[in-house]
Amino acid sequence: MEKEIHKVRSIKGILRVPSDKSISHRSIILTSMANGISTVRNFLKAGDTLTTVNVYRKLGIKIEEDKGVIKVHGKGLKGFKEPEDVLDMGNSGTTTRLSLGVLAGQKIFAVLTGDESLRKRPMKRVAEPLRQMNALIDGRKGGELLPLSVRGSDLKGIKFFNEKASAQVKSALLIAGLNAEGNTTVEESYKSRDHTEKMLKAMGADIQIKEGNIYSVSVNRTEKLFPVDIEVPADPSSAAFFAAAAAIVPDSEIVLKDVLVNPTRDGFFRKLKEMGADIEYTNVREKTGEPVADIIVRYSPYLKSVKVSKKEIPSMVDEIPVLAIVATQAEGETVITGASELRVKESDRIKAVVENLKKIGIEAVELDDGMIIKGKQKIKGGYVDSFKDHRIAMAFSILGLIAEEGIKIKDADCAYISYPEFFEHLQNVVQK
Ligand SMILES: O=C(O)C1=C[C@@H](OP(=O)(O)O)[C@@H](O)[C@H](O)C1
Ligand SMILES: C=C(OP(=O)(O)O)C(=O)O
Repeated sequence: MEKEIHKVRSIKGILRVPSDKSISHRSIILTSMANGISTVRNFLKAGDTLTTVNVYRKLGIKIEEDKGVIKVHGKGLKGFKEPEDVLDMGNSGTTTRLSLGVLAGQKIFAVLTGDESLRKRPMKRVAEPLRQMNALIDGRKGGELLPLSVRGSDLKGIKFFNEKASAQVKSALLIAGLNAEGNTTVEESYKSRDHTEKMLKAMGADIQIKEGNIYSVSVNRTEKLFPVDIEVPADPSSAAFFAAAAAIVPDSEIVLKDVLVNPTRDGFFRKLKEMGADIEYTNVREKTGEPVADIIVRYSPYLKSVKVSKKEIPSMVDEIPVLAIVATQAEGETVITGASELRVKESDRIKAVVENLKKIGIEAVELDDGMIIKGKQKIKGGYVDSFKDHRIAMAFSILGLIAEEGIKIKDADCAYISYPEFFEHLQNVVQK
């Protein structure tokens, strides 16, 4: 489906964007390993997280909904049923990689596949360290690409340095570590999102965390996990699109309610502030162990360019496309480096952003590990491709709001992967 977004007068309103995707995935995957029933309030119902629900049902976990509350009937650390068919991971890297960690220590056999995009994404980053733990994983290109098979085995703990600062790799190893002999430790120079370790700790897992120059998280073999009650806050990665819109569309003001502001996730908002945006956290509070805030963003006529470097990427990894959109309106050149991970997301996001910008006449340069965006550009508009990547579709929709002739986006319906109500919400806050 194509979508055309036109120039608007302003953005105004109060919005609660959908719930956090990362926490929603974990609220099914981790609780399915508990002994007993966990509850999840405000679970994200979107393409990727519904994939997780389907997969865990096929693994024998009862997941039901009662008056808007999800109940997950956990069957213990090794309680999964052998699936009768291939497990379809759809478009979701998180479901795939975390599940490899789950399946490696079970007594069952499973085959995992996914859609055209997911079948191109690298899996050895998880398969390789899991093999060091004695996991039996095989697949295309020696275990790099889906379809992958996993035959559960007796695991042993390892120490692993998480070079790519990937939360999916860290999470897979910690989950496998629950069922592994001895200790499993993951270290990282740049701390990636920490929802897995936080949630596992709340469930009674034997987790130790050391903050410092090197962040380190360890888990010992765990006998059992307790069920938990989780309330999922709004997703900062989804809120980022509306924050960006309010910052670049004249005369705008938006209140984004209930947003997760965990420091491993809110790098985009900090960057926006550094660019000179009028942005404020109010009503900061805690919700099931995670910090949340209402974020107010107002139009900012004097945005300036910024540098984004490798150490800053993990806390804003999914927000780089929309940051590039904001950068087109800032004074000077924004330089983003250390972001080569963007090349292996749902699309090659470096290429997708730069190609689309150039296509509509905006100056941008593709770097091996990032991009340079020239600021203060007049946006005429035109036709761009989402490359069937939800973040690209939504980022270019935001640019459409200031485009003289509007922006038409190919395959924009992929927004449903993380934000099914995106275009409806956009409609509700624009002033024409
Ligand atoms: O753990 C998670 O929930 C995620 C981790 C990140 O991926 P990497 O682990 O590949 O950096 C992120 O891009 C993805 O959207 C969700
Ligand atoms: C990269 C993303 O997700 P995943 O890796 O789970 O497909 C994303 O949502 O931007």
